[in-house]
Amino acid sequence: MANFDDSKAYAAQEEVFFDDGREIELLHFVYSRPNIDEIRGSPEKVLAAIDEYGRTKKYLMNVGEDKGRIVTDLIKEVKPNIMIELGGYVGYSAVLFGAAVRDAGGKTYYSLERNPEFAAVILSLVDLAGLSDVVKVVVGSSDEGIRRLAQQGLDKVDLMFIDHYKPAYLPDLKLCEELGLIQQGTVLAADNVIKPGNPPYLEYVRSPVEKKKEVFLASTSSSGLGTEDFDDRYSQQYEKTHGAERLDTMIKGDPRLVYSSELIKSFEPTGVPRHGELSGHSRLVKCLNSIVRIKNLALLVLSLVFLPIDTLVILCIDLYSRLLGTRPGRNGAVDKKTVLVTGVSMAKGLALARHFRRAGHRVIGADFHALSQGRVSSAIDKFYALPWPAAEEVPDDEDIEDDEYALALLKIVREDKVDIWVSNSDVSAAIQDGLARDMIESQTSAKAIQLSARHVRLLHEKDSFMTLCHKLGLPIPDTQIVSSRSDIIEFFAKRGGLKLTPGEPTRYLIKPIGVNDIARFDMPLLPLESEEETLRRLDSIPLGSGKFIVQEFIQGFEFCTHALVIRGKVRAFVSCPSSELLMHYKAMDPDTPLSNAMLEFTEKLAASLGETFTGHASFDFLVKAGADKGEVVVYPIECNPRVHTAVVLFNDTPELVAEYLSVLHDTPSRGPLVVPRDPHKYYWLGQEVVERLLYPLYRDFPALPHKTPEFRSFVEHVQYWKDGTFETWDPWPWWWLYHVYWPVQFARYLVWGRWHKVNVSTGKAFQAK
Ligand SMILES: C[S@@+](CC[C@H](N)C(=O)[O-])C[C@H]1O[C@@H](n2cnc3c(N)ncnc32)[C@H](O)[C@@H]1O
Repeated sequence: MANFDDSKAYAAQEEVFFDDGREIELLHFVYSRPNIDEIRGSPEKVLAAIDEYGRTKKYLMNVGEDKGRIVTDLIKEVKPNIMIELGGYVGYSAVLFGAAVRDAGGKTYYSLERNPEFAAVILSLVDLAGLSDVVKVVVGSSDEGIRRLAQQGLDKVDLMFIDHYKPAYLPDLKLCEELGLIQQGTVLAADNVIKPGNPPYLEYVRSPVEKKKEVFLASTSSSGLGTEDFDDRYSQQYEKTHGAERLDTMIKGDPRLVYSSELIKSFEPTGVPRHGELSGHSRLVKCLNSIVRIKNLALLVLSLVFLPIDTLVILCIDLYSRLLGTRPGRNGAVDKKTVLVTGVSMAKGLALARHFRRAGHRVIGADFHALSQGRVSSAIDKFYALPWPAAEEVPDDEDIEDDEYALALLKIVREDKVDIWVSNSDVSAAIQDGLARDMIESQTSAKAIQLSARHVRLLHEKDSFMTLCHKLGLPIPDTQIVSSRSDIIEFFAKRGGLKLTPGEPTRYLIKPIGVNDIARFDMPLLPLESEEETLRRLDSIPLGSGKFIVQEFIQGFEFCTHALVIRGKVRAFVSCPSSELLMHYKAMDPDTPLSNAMLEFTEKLAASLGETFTGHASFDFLVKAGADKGEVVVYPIECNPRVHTAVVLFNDTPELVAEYLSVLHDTPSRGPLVVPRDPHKYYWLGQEVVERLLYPLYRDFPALPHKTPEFRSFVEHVQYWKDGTFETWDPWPWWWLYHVYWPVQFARYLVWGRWHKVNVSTGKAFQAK
């Protein structure tokens, strides 16, 4: 550490050293400099003017020149595209580091500052320095600011400078971890962490993964935070006037991340390193996210280990079914049709393709996953890889004629003389599928089992769906569309206020309208214990541009349904209890009042949409706890206007095919409603082996398999349930799923991105939050 240049020392720190008017005084000081025109547009001169105030007038708690150099060197080395600082104060670091980020070719420097007056000072000085294009000031507490940025699409922070309220260092770092903002290569520079600066933070970033995991599993709160742990004059003065900052102690972080730390000693701008607390930075380079890689590698190895035995078993089953002739013949149907089934990379698409094949029809499979398991299915006569639908830019109704995805479908329908298209929309292609239906039906004689784009939009958007239910007199949770903070406050004011009422409190979810998976994970439940807490949480919601709904949170059980609707009439229906990520399917008895209530709802809604309403519709319902004792009231909470994986429950129900084909006839089908005949319970073996057998074994090591809590259900599923992909007369898709499709996905994830959960049945991996 070089010696400190005394001529540059700031004035000494007083008893009260900020928020006493000096910040605004600084602005006047800077703007009244005789050389203000030369200062304009020059970050160096703005910094020199701030330094001059700090030396000749009053102390300022800036990072200062000495410590600032350490971070600017880091910026030159890391070349961050996105840098964030927590705690901006008057903008000294924002100007110094913002200019360095710009000079290193970076894009944005976010300065998060909770005090709106200080934030205004930052904005003014950043503007003076000519850095407004690069430096963005985010007003509000750091955790709210971080959430807002993530919700607005920020997905990675390259460099983070942490310099705000010491007790918040660790929860904010953990929040960034949970939101997936800390990725391989992210560098953290935290001010004043050297003992006794910030022991919890320092301990966390230095802890090995195993220790962090132990704490993660054991703790119900973030850490034993208490301001007594922090010998920090800023926090002490802040707390004297405002009380301790409220911190979200439930944040647990991501214990899989490994950091390598370097401590650097330096000087405060006063030049006086206080005894026992040398100023400094901790330079934390995140190492390889090795656990994530190990997870992918382990799954790849698992697939390889089972490859020989699985291949042998599947070969034998294939041979056996060929010898016994259990495979359905190709010419079984009297009136043979050509059926196009899309979405055959998902278990639901495969299940439908198999239905038509069993009934002797010609089945064409298509999917935008070129490695779809449908490729190798004996149920499918021909497979097409489709172009990926433009998820970002859903075409307008009139532009569909130029949409590559829709045109590819039309070409298949024409060339293969398709009679009926059974669409298995993926959520990302639902509207395109709707538009393609209109195009195909108007340009060919084929019929589509797919809702029109108008109906998809109507049911998919939560607000229009709720409005429709309300119009039809169907019970819905207390719901209102809002678009501003004052709308929400007004909503609560009419319902007992902004704080939780003791006794029987009703709480409300704030949900974004439309698909927004990121926001979906973070839907706040309001009101909270106090008005202040409610308002704080409210301020963290990015209400900016979009519309939201406030919806009564119904404490109860969730159920999901799947329905086939032909010309406004429900022709096939199943309901089942919902489970997380829906990996287990158990049909409900269709004769129960609960199942009937959900069917009645679906029938009423489908009928209201008329003759053009043909396709699949699935709804999520909530049933109030205890409702089984009296009249059953089901509350719809969401509609998914597409096939639900619960369609696998119809496996032993061949009459389903006739209902699909009835769309080709002018007269409606008059048979009874189709419900699953003798339905099995379904699970996916690969998911089960990993989640209920191997992972618990690893987690509870050295406990034996039968000692893990998940073991009993694993055995029960394997013994009595049925695999959702496996079929003896069509065994190769199962093999392909575990030995081609998923290994390729895991190999990709080894290089790009992270996931925290996979859904084997739909072929999807969910990104780490
Ligand atoms: C030490 S100063 C920052 C100095 C600044 N980084 C610089 O070097 O110029 C700490 C700042 O953090 C702000 N702050 C404190 N708690 C905060 C929080 N939870 N979120 C955002 N800012 C916070 C304070 O208002 C104060 O302006």
